[in-house]
Amino acid sequence: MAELNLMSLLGLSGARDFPTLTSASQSTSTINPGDKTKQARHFTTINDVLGISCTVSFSVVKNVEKFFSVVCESFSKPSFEDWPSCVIINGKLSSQLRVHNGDLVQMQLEPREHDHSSSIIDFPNHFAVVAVSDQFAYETSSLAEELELDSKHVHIHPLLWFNLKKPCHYNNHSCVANTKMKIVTRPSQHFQLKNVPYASKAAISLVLSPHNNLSNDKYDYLLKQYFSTPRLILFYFYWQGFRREFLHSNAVLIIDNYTSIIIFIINVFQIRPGPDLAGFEIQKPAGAGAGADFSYHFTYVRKNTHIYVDRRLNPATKSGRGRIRPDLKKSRILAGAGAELRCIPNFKSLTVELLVIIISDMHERDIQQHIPSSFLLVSPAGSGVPQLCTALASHYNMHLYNVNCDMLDNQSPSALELKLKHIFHSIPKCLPCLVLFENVDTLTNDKDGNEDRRSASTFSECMHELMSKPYGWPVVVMATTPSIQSVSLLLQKCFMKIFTFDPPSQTQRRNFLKLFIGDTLLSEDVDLKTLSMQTGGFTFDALCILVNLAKEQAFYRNKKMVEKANCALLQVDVERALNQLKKLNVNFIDAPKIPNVTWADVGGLDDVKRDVIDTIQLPLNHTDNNANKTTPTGILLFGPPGTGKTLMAKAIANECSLNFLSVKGPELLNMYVGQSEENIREVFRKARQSSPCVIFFDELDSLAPNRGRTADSGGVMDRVVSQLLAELDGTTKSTDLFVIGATNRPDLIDPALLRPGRFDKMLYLGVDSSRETQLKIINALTNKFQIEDRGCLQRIVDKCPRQMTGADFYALCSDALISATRRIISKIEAGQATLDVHADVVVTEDDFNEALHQFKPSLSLKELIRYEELKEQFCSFNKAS
Ligand SMILES: Nc1ncnc2c1ncn2[C@@H]1O[C@H](COP(=O)(O)OP(=O)(O)OP(=O)(O)O)[C@@H](O)[C@H]1O
Repeated sequence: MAELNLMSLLGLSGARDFPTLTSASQSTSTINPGDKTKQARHFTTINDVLGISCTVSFSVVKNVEKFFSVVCESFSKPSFEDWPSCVIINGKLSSQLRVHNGDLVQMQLEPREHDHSSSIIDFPNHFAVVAVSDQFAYETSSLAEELELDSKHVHIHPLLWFNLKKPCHYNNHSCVANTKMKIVTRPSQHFQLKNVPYASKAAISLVLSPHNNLSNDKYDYLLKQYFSTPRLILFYFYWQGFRREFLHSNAVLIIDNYTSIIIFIINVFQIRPGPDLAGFEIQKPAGAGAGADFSYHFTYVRKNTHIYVDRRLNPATKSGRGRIRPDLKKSRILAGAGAELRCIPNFKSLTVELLVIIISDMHERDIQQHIPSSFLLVSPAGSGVPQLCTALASHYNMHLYNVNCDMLDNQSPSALELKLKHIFHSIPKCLPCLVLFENVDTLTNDKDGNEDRRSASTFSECMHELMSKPYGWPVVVMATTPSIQSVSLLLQKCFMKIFTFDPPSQTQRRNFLKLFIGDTLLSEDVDLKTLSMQTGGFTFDALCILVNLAKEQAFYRNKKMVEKANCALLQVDVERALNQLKKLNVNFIDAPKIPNVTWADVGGLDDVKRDVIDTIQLPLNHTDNNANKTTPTGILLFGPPGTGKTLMAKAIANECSLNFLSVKGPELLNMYVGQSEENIREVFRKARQSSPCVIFFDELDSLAPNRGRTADSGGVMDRVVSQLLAELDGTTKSTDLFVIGATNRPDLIDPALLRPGRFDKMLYLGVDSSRETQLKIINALTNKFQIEDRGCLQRIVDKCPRQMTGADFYALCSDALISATRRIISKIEAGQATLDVHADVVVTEDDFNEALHQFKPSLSLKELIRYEELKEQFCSFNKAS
């Protein structure tokens, strides 16, 4: 034991008085100094004598410094420094509870009705010091408004809130809403702050952690700072923030400016009596659980307490249990783990379930037979892997050692090598440990992009060493990479198993949205199903940002509301947040969206529309009768160019509320070996990420020509077709992924693609020569135009050639619009009209006639006949299949 007398560091000045809070009604107590039993009884039997109990709403103080400086004004000096152990109540509640300043109360959060996790772990009990203040009685005061306070609530320090919560509630304040707290008072008048004795001697042990890596001097300095004022130390202190370790003891938390949280465990060996208390000695053996035999619940550690630094502790040993949750069976972990694991992203996905099983299995085994575990997680950025690891580490009471390989200094290979060695060297000091190497692929290449074998082999050696030693405590190493190709084989071999994270599906996105929205009220117009559909391609992080932005919008809208935690999210907030996010991140712009083309924009093609409704829309809308399982995977639209194949595919996506991912065949072809196949895989991956989604392959003939007939060297096209077939077969099982192909030449497409189960529905989009259909098309195209006389459209159509396609009509209409615009400009130039930017351009019959005069149809009659022949050939094929 390295004894270090901190007396010199802490200063040897005389004992400070107990901090006392004054109150007019505070009663004074007299205890016979010799009556040890009587005195002990006041502090021991916390549960045997029932005091007054009261359930209250509470709020967590946000601006801590300001708040307590204001509250301090109501108390006499010396000011009380233990605000983190304090509960601030108003005068009315204090008389109801019959408590005064400085009284001690027992506190516990009340489980909410819908909180299913509450049956698994009870909220911890905690003690707090009462401070009575009516400073915030005037809710309208600017101070109360600034501090977001009101007199209805009891106020607590964030640290106390932190200690009152369950492990799963660690991340934010959201659980405050609708949560109540029970305060139980003790009838004893001695259950007061002023009666708390102080310790004459305390041993301090630092809890080992990857983050506690300061020099001894720094620790001494922090302790000196911390104990420069008397500190109230609570026994039975449940410390839940520290990787879910329940330190059943008294612990001191010090938040350092530039490291994170440092925890010291204090073992008090002797408690010196207070002014009117008898001498009392308590031997507290090291180790957890011993606190249960303690007579006191509180003590002061202060300047003249003899403090020395004891050994460093492993938090797991402190729990007194070899394995963290020996009784937790695998099945329970997966079934009832909601308490903590509900925070895990993608929990429902197979990957995470596997991970959980593997890690829990590791804990089920005797630790001596511990199997080293190392996993490589292939996951796109923002998919929530750090949150997953945090939750797993929390669940299994392990330290989380997070290393972002991007941030490692790779100025020179030797510097990087040293850094890696240092990291691996420090892992055994903080067991049990879950080590997360984020972006491990950066170790594959140096800063100039050349292969860095030195770093990779150092990593591999260190991993080998780490995994081969029996430490007696579990070590789990996880590493992330956005793509497996970017990790060298040497690095890949370091890991036992490679997991690939699928992007969140629509249901998962919906679950994440629910998780992030938490207790915030949702107005009825917000439909999470639609929102999860609109957020195709969004990662875990993106969804979290989206919800936060929406909450921010709601906050600004309700700026004047007092209970901000309850301000409901409206559809308008969500929409604004969505737009804001899309502007912030261009990546989402690429993500498939629902197009805004409706059936009304498609003129004619009534047969095709009817077919589509029967084959896709009806089964999709009636999912309950399992009809969607019979929905065809793919539809092939074929016909002459410009007949509205793309338009029709977009309308299908819109009408069936599907995201639309458009791909032009040639775009996917690449000169590098294997890249074209990879591009196809990527398209399907992206579509699955945005499901429900429709992939539209335009010019399919160029992507999937007849195999064996193309003259490319190396059979690239054959491999592309095979890859496409494989992916199409994969989508057959998926009920929310559709494929639509478009081509002018179905005869050039590999027949394997037209087999049932692939593009099994072929729809011909041809040229309809009837005047009625042509009028429908021109009407659809001009429905946003300002036309002088809509009746003229019929006359125009009558003059049009019979073989005009939709695209021809589009060209005619835009020519007419250009002609109308030109006419107006010349009028302005001639001074006959004034420029009014807001005025619509009115198209006249003359404009159409002028456009028609110069018009030439894109299809010749000969070509049309050829397409009709193709129609005959393939529509009979359709029927046959
Ligand atoms: N039936 C229709 N109703 C309204 N507009 C149409 C129709 N058909 C085509 N159009 C117009 O023609 C334009 C081009 O059509 P689209 O791109 O859908 O044709 P396509 O058959 O996919 O052509 P390609 O085979 O050359 O790719 C559309 O943007 C639309 O404005």
